[in-house]
Amino acid sequence: MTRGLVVSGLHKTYDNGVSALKGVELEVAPGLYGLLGPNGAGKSTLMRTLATLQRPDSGSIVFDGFDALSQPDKLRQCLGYLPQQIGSYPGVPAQSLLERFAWLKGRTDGNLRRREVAELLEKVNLSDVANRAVSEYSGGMLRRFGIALALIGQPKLVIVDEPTAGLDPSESNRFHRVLADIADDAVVLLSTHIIEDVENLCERLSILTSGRIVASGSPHALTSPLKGRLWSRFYAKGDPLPDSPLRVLAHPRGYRVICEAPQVPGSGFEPHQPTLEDAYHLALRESNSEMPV
Ligand SMILES: Nc1ncnc2c1ncn2[C@@H]1O[C@H](COP(=O)(O)OP(=O)(O)OP(=O)(O)O)[C@@H](O)[C@H]1O
Repeated sequence: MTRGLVVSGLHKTYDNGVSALKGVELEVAPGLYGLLGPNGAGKSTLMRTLATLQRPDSGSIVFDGFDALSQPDKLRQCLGYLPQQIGSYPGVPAQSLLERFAWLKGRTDGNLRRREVAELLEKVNLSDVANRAVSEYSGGMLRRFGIALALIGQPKLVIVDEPTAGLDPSESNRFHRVLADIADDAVVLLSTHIIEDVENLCERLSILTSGRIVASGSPHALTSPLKGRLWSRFYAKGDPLPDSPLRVLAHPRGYRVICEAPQVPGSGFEPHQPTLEDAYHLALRESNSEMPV
């Protein structure tokens, strides 16, 4: 069993002056860990840095007790990485490509390698099209192929960036089951915009915005402080909306508005049961109001 991942004081400023990571702190035990954040928060920068594809300006990354920044090859040996974009390899069938990558990961025994590849293809539902060129795969098939690629060699650290983008609901369920399976004895870091996926799958999560972690904990720990503080009300199209609502949800005949307040904020409001999405929006709002101007 791995001892987990500890990230401290991670900073990264790109050549164009954008500070994508501003002192990220993260402690991740084995299991499924969610990373949520808006567009441009720094999630992919963090994922690429953890996957040793780029170096931070400062900070440390310790995985399973060893320093991953000074021993990137050691980390790569136990890493499975599913990036946002998967490259395509003209003309090469999925099975051959997976076998080549398995060989690169040290699977030199041909029988073991073929068995592992067959199991992975089965896991991601690509056995029937294993001999088709990856470059001819649909977007969803390519995504599933990427998942198989990331799982070669039974990685102990699995980093997945927007894993279910482009998957239909049943494939996305299948993928969630695969992730939950491997999370039994690996650290699985799941970066996504889909809050519901994190709420259903992850025991713990962090919220990243503007290069900083602004909240961490279990979905329950993040939502329970909001109990009794959230209120919702329906507004018809054209009705004036209240000041600074937490969220405004579209509705066929108008809007459902969710407000945060210690007491009922006005007539027509009813108590609203907090969800992780509410906690996410509140964490972003509070971090915005604390940002130096
Ligand atoms: N190679 C790069 N060169 C310069 N700036 C970059 C580079 N990559 C990312 N950035 C900038 O760094 C910030 C963080 O980007 P990043 O892609 O890490 O965010 P993200 O949370 O993954 O966003 P999204 O959810 O939209 O994918 C953004 O302002 C982005 O424009």
